[in-house]
Amino acid sequence: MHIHNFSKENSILNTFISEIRDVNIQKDRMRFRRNIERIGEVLGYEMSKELNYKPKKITTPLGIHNTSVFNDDIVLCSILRAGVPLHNGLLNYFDTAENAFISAYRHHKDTPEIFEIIVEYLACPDLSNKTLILADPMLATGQSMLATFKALKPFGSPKAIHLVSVIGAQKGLDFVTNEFPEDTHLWIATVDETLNNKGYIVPGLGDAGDLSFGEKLQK
Ligand SMILES: O=P(O)(O)OC[C@H]1O[C@H](OP(=O)(O)OP(=O)(O)O)[C@H](O)[C@@H]1O
Ligand SMILES: O=c1cc[nH]c(=O)[nH]1
Ligand SMILES: [Mg+2]
Repeated sequence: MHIHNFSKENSILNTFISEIRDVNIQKDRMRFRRNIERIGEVLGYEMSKELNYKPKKITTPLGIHNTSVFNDDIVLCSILRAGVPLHNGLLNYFDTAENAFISAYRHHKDTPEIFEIIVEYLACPDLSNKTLILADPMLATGQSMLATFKALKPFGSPKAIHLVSVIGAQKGLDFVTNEFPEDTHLWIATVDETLNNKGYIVPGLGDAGDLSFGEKLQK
């Protein structure tokens, strides 16, 4: 796993992360979603440096300019619900990408500590030889990322895999490092030390799905 963790660098990214963590600022749902989207834009820009490029001639009104543009067929796959604002941010930059959506949520059994990942909805194009971006803002245990990756297997073998996340726990990073192919890239804004006994990242930010879209009833 090639891990690109941007928390050590000073940049505007840290301001966006501070705001989604802040217990008061995060109550503004529109700002919360927009900050996740902005983080998606920044991570997408950083990720674009790892893509493959081909030369292109651009005709301007006054002449020809030689440049290079990326040459990868991108499929952007996000995990519902919390992945939606991150998806939008990435799609703002990779605007010609194909898209996939999957629902992977934690189903708590008898106690809050014990949960399984339920995959129900999946819409995905052919992944053969494509560049697959898997986006989910929270990389806690890493189980949702893995469940998604497994569910995508019947859709073909991508030529490259990029995981994009906002906040990770070290345990989740170790888990995806073991479970994903070695040449996978992880683009992550920041990494926290611990998970609590409910599998939440500490200090983290709380529940990214609820903060984006409101609390859901647990059934
Ligand atoms: O790394 P993991 O331990 O798998 O946890 C991370 C998952 O938890 C959150 O989803 P959640 O189940 O809260 O669903 P939601 O987006 O509908 O709120 C988050 O968006 C990830 O998908
Ligand atoms: O800290 C966490 C862990 C999983 N999902 C969240 O939304 N937050
Ligand atoms: Mg949630």
